[in-house]
Amino acid sequence: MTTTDDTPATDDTPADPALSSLRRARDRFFSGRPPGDGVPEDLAQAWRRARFFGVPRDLAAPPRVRPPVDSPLLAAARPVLDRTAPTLSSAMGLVLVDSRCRTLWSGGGHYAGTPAPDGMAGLDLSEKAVGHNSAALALRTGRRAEVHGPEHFLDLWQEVSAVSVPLYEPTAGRPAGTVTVVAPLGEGHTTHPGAALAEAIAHAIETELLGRARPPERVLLDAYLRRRAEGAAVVALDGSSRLISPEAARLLSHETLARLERHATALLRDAGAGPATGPEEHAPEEIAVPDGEIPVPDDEFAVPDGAGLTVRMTRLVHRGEVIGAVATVCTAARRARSAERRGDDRLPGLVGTSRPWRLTVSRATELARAVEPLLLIGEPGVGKTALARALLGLRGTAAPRVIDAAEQVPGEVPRWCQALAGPPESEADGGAPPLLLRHAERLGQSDVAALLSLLAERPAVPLVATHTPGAPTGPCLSRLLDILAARSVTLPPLRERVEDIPALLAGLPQRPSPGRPPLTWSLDARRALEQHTWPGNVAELAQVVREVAGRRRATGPVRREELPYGLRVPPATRRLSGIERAERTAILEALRRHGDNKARAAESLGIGRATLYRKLRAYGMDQA
Ligand SMILES: Nc1ncnc2c1ncn2[C@@H]1O[C@H](COP(=O)(O)OP(=O)(O)OP(=O)(O)O)[C@@H](O)[C@H]1O
Repeated sequence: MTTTDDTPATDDTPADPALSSLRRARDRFFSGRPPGDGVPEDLAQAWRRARFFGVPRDLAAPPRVRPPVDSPLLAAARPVLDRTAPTLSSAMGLVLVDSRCRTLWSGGGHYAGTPAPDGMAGLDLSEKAVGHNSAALALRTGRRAEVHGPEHFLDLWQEVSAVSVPLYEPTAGRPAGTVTVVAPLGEGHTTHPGAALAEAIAHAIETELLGRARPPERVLLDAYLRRRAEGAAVVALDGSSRLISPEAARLLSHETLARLERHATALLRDAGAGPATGPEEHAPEEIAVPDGEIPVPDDEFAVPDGAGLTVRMTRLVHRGEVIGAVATVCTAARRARSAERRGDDRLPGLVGTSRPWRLTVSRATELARAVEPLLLIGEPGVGKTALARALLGLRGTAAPRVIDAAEQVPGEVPRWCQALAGPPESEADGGAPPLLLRHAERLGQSDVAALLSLLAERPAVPLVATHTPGAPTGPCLSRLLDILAARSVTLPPLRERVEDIPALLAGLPQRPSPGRPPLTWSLDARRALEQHTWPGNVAELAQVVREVAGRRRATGPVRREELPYGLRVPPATRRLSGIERAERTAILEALRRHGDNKARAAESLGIGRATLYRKLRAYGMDQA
């Protein structure tokens, strides 16, 4: 009879009068009459529930549902079930269901009358779908349950007996599913012949689940130990406690540790802001975050505790939740060593894996090995300064002196040249930091002269200069650029490496409004960004990211319509003349400058609003 493990089992067999009378009671129930006094009330109620749910007694097979993907229960149970199933007699079957009574696995003999065992995954064994059965009963009561032949609601299972044992999640203590042993309806048993087996299997599965379940603290500790085993100076933080390796404690100041703590707290808080909601909540390009260590956008930053010292943060994700962060301290020497070992062409703080970008970085890294001048050439905002800083960081020398020739501060360049003048072994040499000279095209005559005479005297000076071609150059500057040209690298414009845009979107600082999660981008918006020609290159992209993040109130991935006007208009559909191209660009620029306000854009262009609308239509920009 239907039993749970605190109900004493009776001595019923199929031949038992009690079983025969149960069959008669069931027939009476299905003919619309009361089942009679001999039927336990909870069984009669279960039959009534099934009828209320509309379960057809002659169901040929349980209905199919979508089985869960990547079920942790199945992952833990499979080795146990695979080991046990071959030892069963051919008449016995094993079934595993999850907490919603969906079959995850079946094996051994099969559940009489149901599809073959390999077709059992994804069947609905809930009461609502198939009526009274042992798996549903064990899940409902939380105890071992048996259901025999005529107690089942379905005709399909009149000749089988099943015993189900609930499985509990070891940490949360919630029912995770059941394991069921099915056997032909036998004779003369007091408990199901598979009860001991079901208990043993359940115990083995729960042991396996326990072995796999790691509390978040354990996950944090494991990540910390793993990094230490790799020889890294590491700090693992979960927002309330931190694990600091002795090397990290030696390298980092209290202020930096406090900064890391704040960074980790912010990561946990941003993650706690919850998943995106709204119409694009399940946008197809959104991918669930897998468990493990996930790089944080903008994940590597310099710390002031030593020259070339940086910290790289990764988020620690466990069961889909961010539970902490791991900060790895990198000295310049260690970074250079490991980059060399891996043949790596990435530099800290710089994003990009496209071929043009990697070629640029690897050539620049190669040239930067020697302490000699280096010239980085490229359009505005391509990342010349960022690359220069990263290269100088690799050398692990003192922080560079940064001079921007565009700012025209008189005397600075000659002063630095003077500090370096003289033979390399001079006293002064030890004290002069390397020079990062931005915008060489804007150097004044006297600065160029000072540099030329320094280079004539000492060709190997620690100078990294950036140059944006375009402006006319006088003979002196041309000479300087010619000398530096032998050791120069040209950075590719962003439009020639659009495949780096997704990584840049994730890596560029966003500064979202307080409490807002970091931005994600819809496919449509990304396409629009990839179609743009980016005259301002990465700096322009960074500006767009900041603008969108700053004014955004919606949730979910950023949509194309949220991009600034100039970016959401599709490229021109017809060939434009030179004048038309210039006019179109001017209009887009004006709209951009005035936050898409057409009245103000028209005013700044010196045209009326109606004219602006007409031109927008003419250039096919009115639909954006
Ligand atoms: N590969 C990159 N990865 C991450 N950020 C980048 C990258 N390239 C550039 N950036 C960012 O883009 C912005 C502009 O870069 P940077 O100032 O280095 O450009 P630039 O070529 O020196 O510009 P300009 O010639 O106008 O001075 C900076 O905020 C920089 O951090």
